[in-house]
Amino acid sequence: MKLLITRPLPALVVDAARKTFDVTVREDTSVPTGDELRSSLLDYDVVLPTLGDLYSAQVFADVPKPRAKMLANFGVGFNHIDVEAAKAAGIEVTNTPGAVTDATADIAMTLMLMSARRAGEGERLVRSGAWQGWHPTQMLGLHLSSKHVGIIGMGRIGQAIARRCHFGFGMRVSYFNRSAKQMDFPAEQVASLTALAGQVDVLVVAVPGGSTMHLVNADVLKAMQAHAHLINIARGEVVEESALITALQAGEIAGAGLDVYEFEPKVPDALKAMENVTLLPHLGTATLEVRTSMGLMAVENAAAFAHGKALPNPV
Ligand SMILES: NC(=O)C1=CN([C@@H]2O[C@H](COP(=O)(O)OP(=O)(O)OC[C@H]3O[C@@H](n4cnc5c(N)ncnc54)[C@H](O)[C@@H]3O)[C@@H](O)[C@H]2O)C=CC1
Ligand SMILES: O=C(O)C(=O)CO
Repeated sequence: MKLLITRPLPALVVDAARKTFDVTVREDTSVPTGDELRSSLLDYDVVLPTLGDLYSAQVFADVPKPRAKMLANFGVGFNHIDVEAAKAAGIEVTNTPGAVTDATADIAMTLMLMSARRAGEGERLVRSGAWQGWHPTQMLGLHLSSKHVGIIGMGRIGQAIARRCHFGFGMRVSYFNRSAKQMDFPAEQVASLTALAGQVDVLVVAVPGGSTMHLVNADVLKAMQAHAHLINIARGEVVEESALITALQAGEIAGAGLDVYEFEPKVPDALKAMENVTLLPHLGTATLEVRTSMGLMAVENAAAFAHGKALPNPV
């Protein structure tokens, strides 16, 4: 069977794929064009795509008789694939849950600390040469210990963030989620997102993209306290970026820490201009170990398909 990997991946992953497949690696780090996506469905039995590879309903409609029977996605988020359209075209979709959880929760904590403790601003001050030395009222931030965190989307990553907040920082944890979650530490479900936003010192976005578009809108941001910070490690589209800019400019919230953007990789100049905004380039899973685990998981899904076995991680 022929397998297309749409971006360069760690060598170990490509070697593992070669045990089962005749592998082609697209040696380009950019997002594939529509033509490339259509060709991938025509020329390969299995495709190993990743976030940004926009397999829309239109792409499937453009290829009425696809050779491809499976998309083994590299990543847990699959909002770039129209799964219903894929299934209607006879194409299975899998993802890589779990492999990404701890690393992404770690980046949420990085952003929480950077935003609350003004770390980006401080680093820029030192690099600029303008730092005049320590004094008792210099660059005072928000002390995270014992504060109240609100988590939107209490799934694998949301729970890993909650765990870090509770056990690491002694924080009170509340969450907004479709269903109640049983944790081994106190975590209170709040039925209304604006009510949650109004209570907490830090609000963290950890829901999948897709149907959650603009879940965090002007109303949610207005409900937040002026000293509170918004952290988004999920998908950019979950937060209405223009409303976030307005809220930050109006001082309705104290800061934001972002790993993802509504029109990635475009980051609005207005966000870049604000000292109280921490901007990371979608680093959630960016370690060699984690990217290797994700790749091996995607290959395992693809190989199960090739061998006619049950798919380990169907979407
Ligand atoms: N920044 C990064 O590099 C990364 C970002 N992600 C993003 O994080 C997302 C979450 O990943 P996991 O925790 O593994 O997913 P998950 O499926 O375990 O958790 C998602 C949670 O959100 C809840 N949820 C979904 N829609 C909701 C809604 N409308 N309202 C309230 N709750 C809702 C679900 O019930 C579930 O508990 C991924 O879909 C992906 O988009 C994942 C990995 C890395
Ligand atoms: O897994 C995902 O969904 C990502 O965003 C990248 O790791």
